[in-house]
Amino acid sequence: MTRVFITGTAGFIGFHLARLLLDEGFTVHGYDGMTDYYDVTLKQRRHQVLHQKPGFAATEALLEDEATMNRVVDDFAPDIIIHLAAQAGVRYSLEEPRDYVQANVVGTFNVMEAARRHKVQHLLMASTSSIYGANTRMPYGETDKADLQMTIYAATKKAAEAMGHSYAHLWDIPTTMFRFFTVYGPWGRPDMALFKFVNAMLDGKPVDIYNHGEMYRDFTYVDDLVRGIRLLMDAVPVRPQTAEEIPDWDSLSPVAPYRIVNIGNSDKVRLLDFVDAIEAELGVTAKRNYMDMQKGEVIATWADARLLKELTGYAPKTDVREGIAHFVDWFRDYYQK
Ligand SMILES: Cc1cn([C@H]2C[C@H](O)[C@@H](COP(=O)(O)OP(=O)(O)O[C@H]3O[C@H](C)C(=O)[C@H](O)[C@H]3O)O2)c(=O)[nH]c1=O
Repeated sequence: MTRVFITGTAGFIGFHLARLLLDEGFTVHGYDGMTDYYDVTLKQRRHQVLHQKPGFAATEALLEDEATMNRVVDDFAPDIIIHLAAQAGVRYSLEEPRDYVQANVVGTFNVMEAARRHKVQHLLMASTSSIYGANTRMPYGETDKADLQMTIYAATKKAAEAMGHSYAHLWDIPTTMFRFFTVYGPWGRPDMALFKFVNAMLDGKPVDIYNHGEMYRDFTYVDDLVRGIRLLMDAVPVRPQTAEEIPDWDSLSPVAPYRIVNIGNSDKVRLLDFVDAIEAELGVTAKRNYMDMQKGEVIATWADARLLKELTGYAPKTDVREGIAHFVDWFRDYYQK
């Protein structure tokens, strides 16, 4: 059975992806630094769930720990590497920018080196819709020029895309980069809006609403997202013979087996409507603390999801109300609220 090395398996998306692959019979080795950016107990609980499934083993180490990374990858000898671990989060990158450079640039480089040494069949790595930064043309397409990052978080992810392209070109490593759009769902991250809002509302505390709610996000349900990743594992990029053979909707590089793929719901939701939907689901009226626009935030994200559809036949589809309901079920059960 195919052997998949996944970084970030104690994280939100890595956990869901590993669970899906283990249920399909893949052998998975997880790798996670268990950093204390948010509640480490939540990360440990995710790993506990994965350890109950046959075919899972994990190493706890940082991406920056090159020796451990190489030893683990040497021992496991993966067919596929999926790199999801990162220092994530838009706002924290204003407080601790160095963490982003270390994890997302140095750490990603270590993963790429491991992929090169092992000649993996496919390297898949996470990027973010945040790299579209100050772009105004919507929906965001993978072939759009995207040079206007507004945070060091987005900038380190853009750097990872560029590094990935160079290694795909130099060493013929088939590489797919995902640009994720505001992923949410059960087992979600405590620093993100849905978790913070639900938690505060159930405790009767105020919720901070940036830019007075006039923001838009292409909220993407986590099950849809990992389904997209699963299908892209089989869509291995092939270096084209000529640039002319690349269709205009494809982001395939003319000089490398490399492409970038948006994974988003392709549905722009207004932040105020998102809060309304949470209130409706909880049966609680939020204490709304309307705030001005925050530094580094982008007003809107919206994915052009055509490329994912062309490559896999799949399009994320979960309505935000349905996804919120699943999150609230999990949250109430997990925290006994
Ligand atoms: C935490 C918080 C957020 N917001 C607003 C800001 C956004 O318009 C919206 C969603 O915020 P959230 O933090 O859930 O997601 P993004 O800021 O889009 O960033 C997320 O999606 C991208 C793709 C990643 O790459 C990031 O890693 C990930 O954190 O709610 C508030 O109004 N108040 C709050 O307290």
